[in-house]
Amino acid sequence: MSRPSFRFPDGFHWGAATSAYQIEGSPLADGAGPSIWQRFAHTPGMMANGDTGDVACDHYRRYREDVQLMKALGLHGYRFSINWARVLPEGTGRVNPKGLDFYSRLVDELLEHGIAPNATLFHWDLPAALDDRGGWLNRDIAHWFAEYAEVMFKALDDRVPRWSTLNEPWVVTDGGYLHGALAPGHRSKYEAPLAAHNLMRASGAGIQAYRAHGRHEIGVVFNIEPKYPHSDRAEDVAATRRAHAYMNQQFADPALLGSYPPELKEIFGDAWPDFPADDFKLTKQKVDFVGINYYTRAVVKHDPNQYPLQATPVRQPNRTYTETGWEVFEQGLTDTLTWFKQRYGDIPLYITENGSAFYDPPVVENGVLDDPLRTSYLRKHLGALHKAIAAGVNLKGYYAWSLLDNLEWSLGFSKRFGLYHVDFATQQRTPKATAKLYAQVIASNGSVL
Ligand SMILES: N#[N+]C[C@@H]1[C@@H](O)[C@H](O)[C@@H](O)[C@@H]2O[C@H]12
Repeated sequence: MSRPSFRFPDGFHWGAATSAYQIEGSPLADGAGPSIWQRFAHTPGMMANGDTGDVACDHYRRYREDVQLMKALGLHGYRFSINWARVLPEGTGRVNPKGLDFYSRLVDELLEHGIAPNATLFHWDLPAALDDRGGWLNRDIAHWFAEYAEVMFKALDDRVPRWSTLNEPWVVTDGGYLHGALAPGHRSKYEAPLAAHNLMRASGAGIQAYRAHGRHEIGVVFNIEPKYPHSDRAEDVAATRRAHAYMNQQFADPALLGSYPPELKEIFGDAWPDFPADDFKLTKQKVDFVGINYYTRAVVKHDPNQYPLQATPVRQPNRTYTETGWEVFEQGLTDTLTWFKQRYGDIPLYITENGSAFYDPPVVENGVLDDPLRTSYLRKHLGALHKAIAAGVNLKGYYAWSLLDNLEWSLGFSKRFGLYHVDFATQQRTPKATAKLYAQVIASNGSVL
């Protein structure tokens, strides 16, 4: 029987992704202001092993070397984020020319090697100076963000064809404002909805700024984790519905539909405000694409003790789990894409992150580090993409997470997602077997799978 052809549509865009605080290092160099992650990482007890982004992958200084790694993969595009506080040390007002210059040099290096820059304006590292003024809890942040976005568009839109306003706003509010595991480390069911709403107001204001100054594409990036009921019991089905609304609709709905799902009032109760109707004229803006970050699924059961969802994930027997505790479930990627099209329409989509953290025994042969579990994850998920495209999903591209092993936020350096292994003591980069496979996938547009 002939092997199925996994050839992707002509022009399919293949990339890799990173984020500023996770790879750059030099967080305060050349006039940069501190971000909330600079502060959080230097707060005792917040980071595994006391790891920080002070050096990370030293990308701020090694970016030319890293662009060579991208070229070796044959990447069509590179998704990176901009450290807002490098460019605007106080978050608003004064522009730091050396900070802006770093990103201009990075973009030029990418273009020189035929790699399309894909810039994310906010990937969690809010300027500390803005956090001091209330950060995402202050409604003025929509204007602060639009001011920053306009600075970046005027500086780089002549060379950056694709922009995203936000990366994974759900993680910012769930981790940073509800549970406190991420910067800025708050724990309040009253703050989380306010931060969530202001994130989407800011995203809308950034898109409006782009329509005034930009000439290419802008979108927003959501993490989507499909939820499946643990049983057909009504309480488990209801818990799954709540979990789905909380993670997968809370941000896409105000951005694309101009409303919130009713489950959020059910979840947060008196902590869910009645937001002004006019706000949704700002949150809902035409986007040129949506980025979806997919890693895993969740099987959900009712749990009256779990706050505030009254829902909890159930570990599945006889399944492979990654080092971050995520089940390998490629069907969830297909289901996510078909659901997204069904709910929000035929918006062009990119998988802006997909990847896995596994422990790789340090076995290097012919200069390549073997990582069979990560390679298997990639093969399975690219196959799932192919199923979604065959089902009519308007999928334009895929960015592997991540180009490099990097700082996995408060989990530190121990969770390694990179196509390239990084020895953080020496900064040596070593391709993994998955990098070699990915390069073949790109060269053959998927046919090699
Ligand atoms: N954990 N994990 C891996 C990855 C994280 O490193 C990215 O910064 C986020 O955008 C998203 O959570 C996914």
